[in-house]
This record gives sequence, C-alpha cells and structure tokens, in this order.
Amino acid sequence: MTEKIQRILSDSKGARWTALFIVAFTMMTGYFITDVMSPLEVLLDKPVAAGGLGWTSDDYGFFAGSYGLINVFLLMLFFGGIILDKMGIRFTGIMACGLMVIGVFIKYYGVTGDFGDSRFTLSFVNFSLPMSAAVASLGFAIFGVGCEICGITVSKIITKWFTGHELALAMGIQVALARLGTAGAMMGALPFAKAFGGKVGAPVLLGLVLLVIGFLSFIVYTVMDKKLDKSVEEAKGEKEFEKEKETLDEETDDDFHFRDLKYIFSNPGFWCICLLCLLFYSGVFPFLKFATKLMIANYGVSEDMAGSIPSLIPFGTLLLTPLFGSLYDRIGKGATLMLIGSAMLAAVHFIFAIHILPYGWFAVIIMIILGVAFSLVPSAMWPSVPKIIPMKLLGSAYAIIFYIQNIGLALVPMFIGKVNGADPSYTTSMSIFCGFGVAAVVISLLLIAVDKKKHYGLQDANIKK
Ligand SMILES: NCCCC[C@H](N)C(=O)NCC(=O)O
Repeated sequence: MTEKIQRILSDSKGARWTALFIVAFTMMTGYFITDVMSPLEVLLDKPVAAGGLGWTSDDYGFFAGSYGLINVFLLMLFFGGIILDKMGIRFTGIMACGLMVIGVFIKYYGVTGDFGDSRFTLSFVNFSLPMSAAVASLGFAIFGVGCEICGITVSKIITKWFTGHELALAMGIQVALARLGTAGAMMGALPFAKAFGGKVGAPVLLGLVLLVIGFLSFIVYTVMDKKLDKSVEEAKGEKEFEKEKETLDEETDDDFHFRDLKYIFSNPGFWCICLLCLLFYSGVFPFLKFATKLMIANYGVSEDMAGSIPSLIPFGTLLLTPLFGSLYDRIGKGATLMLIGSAMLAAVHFIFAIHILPYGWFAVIIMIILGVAFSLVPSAMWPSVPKIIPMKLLGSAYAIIFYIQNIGLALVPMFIGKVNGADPSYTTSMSIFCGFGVAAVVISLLLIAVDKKKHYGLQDANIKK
C-alpha cells in the first residue's frame, strides 16, 4: 500500500467544515419551507370571506401529506438515489434545489391566487379539494421531491468530506441546523402572517426568498466539490491514478451498478433502519403538522404562543443532536441511542393521548422530552448507514430509506387529518402516534440483535483511535 503523502482537501478542517455549513444552510432553508404552513392551520380553515382559505382539517391533512406524494407514488426518491450515484453530487444537488424553488413558487400561487369557490374534483374516486389546496399540494409535492433528493445529496456530501473524521458530529450539526429552519417556521410563521394582515402567503414568500439564497449557496458548494475531487486525483498520483482508472474501466470498486442494489436489499440491518426510520419519523414530522392546533384545542394555549411550544422540539435538537452525534463518534452505542429515543417517543405520545396534562406548561416539558428523543434517533441513525452500506451505494441506500420514510410522511398526515375531523379530542390521533413509538422500540431491539449477529459495528465508536 502506497503511503498517502499528499493531503486531500477534506483533510483540512477549515475546508470540510466550510463545506458542511454551506450545504447545511441550503438544507435549513428547505426545512423552513417544509413547515412554514404547519402553524397556519388556524388561518387556513377560516372561511374565504373571513380572509382564510376555507380548508377543512381533511384538506389540510391532504396538503400536509402531499409533500411525499410524488416521491412515493412516482418512485421519484428511488430514481433520485440512482441519479445521485450515477450523475454525481453537483448535478443532483442543483437539480434538487431547482425543483424546490419551482415547487414553492407553485405553492405560493396556490395560497395567494384568487380561485373563488372552484374545486378540484376527481369524481371517480370521490375526491375533492378547494382549488387553492390542490394547487398548493401540487407545489408542495414537487418541492418534496427536491427537498428529499437534496437531503440524500447532502448526506452523501457529508460522508464524502467527513469519513474518518467527525462524521456523526457533522451529520448531527447538519440535522441541528435543519431543525433551526423547522423551529423558525414553527415559531415565526403565524406571527409573520398576522403582521401582514393574516395573509398565509407572506411567510411562504419569505421562505421562497430564503430558498433562492440556499440554492445560490449550493452553487458555491459545487466549486468546493470540484476542488475536492481534483485534490483526490492529485493525491493518488499520476501513476496510481492511471492504474486505478484501468481497474475502474474493468468495472470494479468505485463504480455504481444496478446489480449492486441486491447488496442493499439483502441486508437485514438496512431493513431495520428503514423500518425504524419510517416508524420514528411518522411519529414526529406528521405530529408537528398538527401540534399547534393541538396546543390550542387541548391546552388552552393562545394562538400567538401555540406554535412556540412545538417549536421547542426542533429547538431542543439544536444542541443535543451534535452532542449525541459526538457521543456516538467517541463512545459508540448507536443502536442503544436509537432504542432510548424510540422509547421516549412512545412515552410522550402516550401522555398526550391520555390527556393527563391540565396546563400548557406541562405540554412544554413533554415537548422538550420529545425534542431529546428527536435528537437521539437521528444523531445515531444517519451515521449508522455508512457502517452498513459501502460508499458507492450510499446515495441509493439513503434514497431507499427516505423513500420508505416518505410513505409515512405522505399517508400519516392525510390519515390523521381525517381522524382529527372525526375525533377532535385528539385521543385517537395521539394513540396512533403512540403506536408508532411502540413499534419503533420493537424494531430498535431487533436492530441491536441483528448488529450483534452481523457485526456492523453500530455500538462501536466512529473515531478510530
Ligand atoms: N424536510 C422535512 C422532512 C425531511 C425528511 C428527511 N427525509 C429526513 O429524514 N431528514 C433527516 C432528518 O432527521 O431530518
């Protein structure tokens, strides 16, 4: 083995952290837009004559779930992963950012356009939505494709720069910054809309402007990405590079091949992570979409404050996700962290379901606990994937995990919207969320057992001493 004499760009601490903050900013703007309408349900369901959009809780549930519709039913995320592994980070990232911007533009038109009483109807499946909800949902679905593909691209970027360095810490910081986007949306959207006369479009427009800045910052990143690739080539040295190219031409190591996907599909650890991701995130992201109204309805919190309480969940994760990530880097115990987080998720939703919280401030404490759970699982789950799947398949692996997760992100809000229409006390919906937590605990236990058998190293530290 030739000794590596030349350092590559990612060996520079400054360069790799700069790259991280640039792409994390792009992702943060995407997360802001994802939840910018979550605290606005109270405005959306007001009649059109009163300045609202006249959406029912069912309409809102459909809109909230539309984020994952194209990803799931047109398999876009699956293709997104293949595009990422085949076409590379720069092409895929720019494509994803472009889709996000187009999607938000359509969504903005949906919530600001004058559609009168018109409705979008598919009579053969007995489906009908106000036209504003239909257009906004179409935009949100296109945005969802871009946001998810951007997510897998960013995960691959971080793995590219941080493998052998502070991988889990870096992923934790990226997730934390993304949560800052969610928290900003949860806290700021309703007061911002009210400051503009209760106009739903105002915070969406703000998000669109932020997203365009995020897109520009990704373009800046592509310059760094090119430089990293060049430094890797140079470090390999002319001779070694040529030798490797010859081998690559004969189809080995670094190249992506469809037949390699069987390695992913036949991996039990991978399936445990997929299921855990589906269940855990089904208990968190869809919950956030309804949490503001839950605070008003069940805990008497004022409209202006109600979005701030669920925003504690993403705020709590700001410090904790990097902290737990760094713990995983240094001490290990990734699978155990996932188990503890899942158990906390189940406990929190159980408490909401049985209504034992007489005051708003109890809800605050419970939200903080949910924030801790929401730090534990992601900080251990995402850096565990590269321990199970080789780098060349990582884009596809993250894409398949996100794909399965999107089934929950699409269908759970639609279902919960219907359930809340039928049972406005939230007992049924919170029991369903609690069920996701319990199932996540079971899968975490299974993951611990599979890891023991297959020696993935999920309980080992990431930083090798
Ligand atoms: N944009 C909000 C939903 C993003 C979901 C995404 N697939 C994901 O799981 N990202 C990692 C995370 O922990 O947020």
